[in-house]
Amino acid sequence: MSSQSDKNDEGRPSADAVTGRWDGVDVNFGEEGGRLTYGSYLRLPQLLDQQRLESDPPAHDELLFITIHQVYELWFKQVLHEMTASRDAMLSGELWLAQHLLRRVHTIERTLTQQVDILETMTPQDFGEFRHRLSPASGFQSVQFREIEFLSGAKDPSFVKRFRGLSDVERARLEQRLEEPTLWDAFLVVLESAGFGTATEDELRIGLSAVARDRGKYGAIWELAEALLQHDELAAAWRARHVVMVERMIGTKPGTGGSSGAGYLRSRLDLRYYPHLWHLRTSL
Ligand code: HEM
Ligand SMILES: N[C@@H](CC(=O)c1ccccc1NC=O)C(=O)O
Repeated sequence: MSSQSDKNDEGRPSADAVTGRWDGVDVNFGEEGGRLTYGSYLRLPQLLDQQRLESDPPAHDELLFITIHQVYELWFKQVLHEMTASRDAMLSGELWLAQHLLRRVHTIERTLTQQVDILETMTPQDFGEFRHRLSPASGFQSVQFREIEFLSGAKDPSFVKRFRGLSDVERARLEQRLEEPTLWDAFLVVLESAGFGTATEDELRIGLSAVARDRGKYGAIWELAEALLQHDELAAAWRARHVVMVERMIGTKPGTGGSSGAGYLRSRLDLRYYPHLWHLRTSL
């Protein structure tokens, strides 16, 4: 329906180009519809021009490696969007919205873990064709991954210090995340609003047990606690899946980011965002 000559200066079809017949049906999306196209809305020319290989001659599997990581970062952006809104919903007492957004986060997190299957169709030999070109870059330098950890509740300023090659904007984003309330901080505000103390470990344990015992009364808070625990469990599942993939790909070789590799990643497996919610299980 549209040819090169239908396009205006910005490469979008002119209004006439979207007026026509499709499968026997007249289609005319009108003037406004004519200005926006699928490709221009989604910025596909820009998006699909961002996969630049380091290997030369090109290693066949490097496109897969780049694509997987870019998809991760797009989902990380969405996860941060949802987690920030969930945190803010907790702070303003909108408990239904807070758990609703966290459930979306869970679904994305499951997808992120499943994506490892795709990367594991790459053999260690084929990874070896371009791996040496990647050093010293590493997933360790993913700013959004670290933002998710900080926003979840695992703030560790030493990561900001150890980061190499951070831009000013990226450093500012991480520092902002270190300052702002986490999901856990917001959950404590929810408990306080329901009349529970959170200043000491004992007060917190009493509050969490009361919520767990009386789900009829505290159903919304219980559901929120479960949604946080689910987020924690799914993050742990990703770490576990990642380290096994790493062992499959590079065995016990050191990482391109300068760490011991799988050994370092195994040391992160016990990380939990919400230890209080896990400890509670023992007394239920
Ligand atoms: C062939 C596949 C992969 C291998 C061999 C691999 C290997 C490694 C290694 C060895 C580290 C430790 C840091 C270092 O010294 O480099 C690491 C960290 C990391 N990787 Fe990967 N990785 C792979 C795929 C991925 C993918 C698809 C992602 C998704 C974004 C990812 C995200 C991360 C993150 C976030 C860290 C930091 C973890 C932390 O500090 O707890 N990696 N990776
Ligand atoms: N750290 C990996 C290389 C790697 O996987 C990687 C390299 C550059 C950008 C992202 C990566 N993904 C996860 O660490 C390695 O040591 O093989």
